[in-house]
Amino acid sequence: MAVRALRAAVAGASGYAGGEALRLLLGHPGIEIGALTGNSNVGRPLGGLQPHLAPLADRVLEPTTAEALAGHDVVFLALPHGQSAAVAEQLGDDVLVVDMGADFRLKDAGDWERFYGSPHAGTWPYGLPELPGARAALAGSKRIAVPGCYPTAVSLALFPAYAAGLAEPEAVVTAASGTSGAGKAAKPHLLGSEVMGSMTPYGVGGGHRHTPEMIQNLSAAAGERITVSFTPTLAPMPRGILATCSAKARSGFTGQDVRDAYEKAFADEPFVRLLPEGQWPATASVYGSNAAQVQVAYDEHAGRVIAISAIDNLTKGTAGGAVQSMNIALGLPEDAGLSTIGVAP
Ligand SMILES: NC(=O)C1=CN([C@@H]2O[C@H](COP(=O)(O)OP(=O)(O)OC[C@H]3O[C@@H](n4cnc5c(N)ncnc54)[C@H](OP(=O)(O)O)[C@@H]3O)[C@@H](O)[C@H]2O)C=CC1
Ligand SMILES: CC(=O)N[C@@H](CCC(=O)OP(=O)(O)O)C(=O)O
Repeated sequence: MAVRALRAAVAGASGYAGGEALRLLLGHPGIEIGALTGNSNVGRPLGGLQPHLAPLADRVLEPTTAEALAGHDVVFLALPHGQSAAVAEQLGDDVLVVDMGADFRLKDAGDWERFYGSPHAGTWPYGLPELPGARAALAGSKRIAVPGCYPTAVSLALFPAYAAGLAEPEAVVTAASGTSGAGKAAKPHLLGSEVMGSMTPYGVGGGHRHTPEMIQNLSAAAGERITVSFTPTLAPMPRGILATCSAKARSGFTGQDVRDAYEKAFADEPFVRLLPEGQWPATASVYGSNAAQVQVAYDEHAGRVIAISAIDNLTKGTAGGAVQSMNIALGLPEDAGLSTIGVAP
């Protein structure tokens, strides 16, 4: 008996995250693409906005309304922060809503209000399946909050150390991101002439809105409050995040204990590869794939655990994580429509 494909709509189809979701969904064996919605580009064909999505070139963007999004099994929201809640509340409880924005990621309303400056909409099951307990929360869920791209990279790098009790509760993170992380809307600091051939930090001093999300994830893994000093950096590349994370090692552990904890954490993970000792994560190796590369080292001199991860911010960091979590929620094979194969050189 033929199995009916599930119908998925994408709101924010003209943006980077929506475009990446569509790229992956076009290759998904169980999904058929339904409505595509936008805002300023309503009425325009997708071919002029996402020219790499050839099979959808003639599809025209509709307004982001409950009517356009009705009648789908799955709705992906790839909208600016603060826009998802109003749309989601008009969708039935029987529809799987996968929010790639930030609206439902944080548990603490105070954190949300401090970092996003608006009332907290609520908390949905969190779409980072590799975290302890996450798959159980996602299975059968009708609402998914897809993590931010930096929290994905940082949580994958550090949660094994915290879950195993190897590290002191103060982490230091620097992470470089490709420019697509900032979205498609033109921004003066993201013009080619500003970005090419240069790297610069931003959100320095604890101000980046992804900081509370990292703290939430690492504290849950550790069972105690973890502080994170996070410094993001803009890198002259379109995609990719390289996160370099460290924390003071707790006494009594050896380098082998650290290695063992990471091998155990990722032994059965389809999308996270702990690299062999001596190899280092590279953004180019995960370009366009849902893979995360992780490496860990024990700096004996400084007494610190150093954990490094590389992801593609648009794939594992957004749309790939969204599809992976959707698969779990729907009981589909977790890797349906997803690849761990990068593009090189
Ligand atoms: N880029 C990334 O690496 C990541 C992005 N995300 C999240 O995904 C979401 C989308 O980001 P991204 O794709 O980068 O952003 P873009 O700026 O590239 O795209 C924004 C999309 O939202 C639509 N839109 C804008 N305003 C409204 C509105 N008021 N109502 C309905 N639709 C609207 C735009 O439509 P139109 O073009 O027609 O105006 C466009 O399709 C954000 O919440 C972001 O945080 C999450 C993780 C990583
Ligand atoms: C390079 C760059 O600007 N990156 C974005 C993060 C994008 C992302 O993952 O975040 P949200 O889903 O939370 O928007 C930033 O630092 O704001």
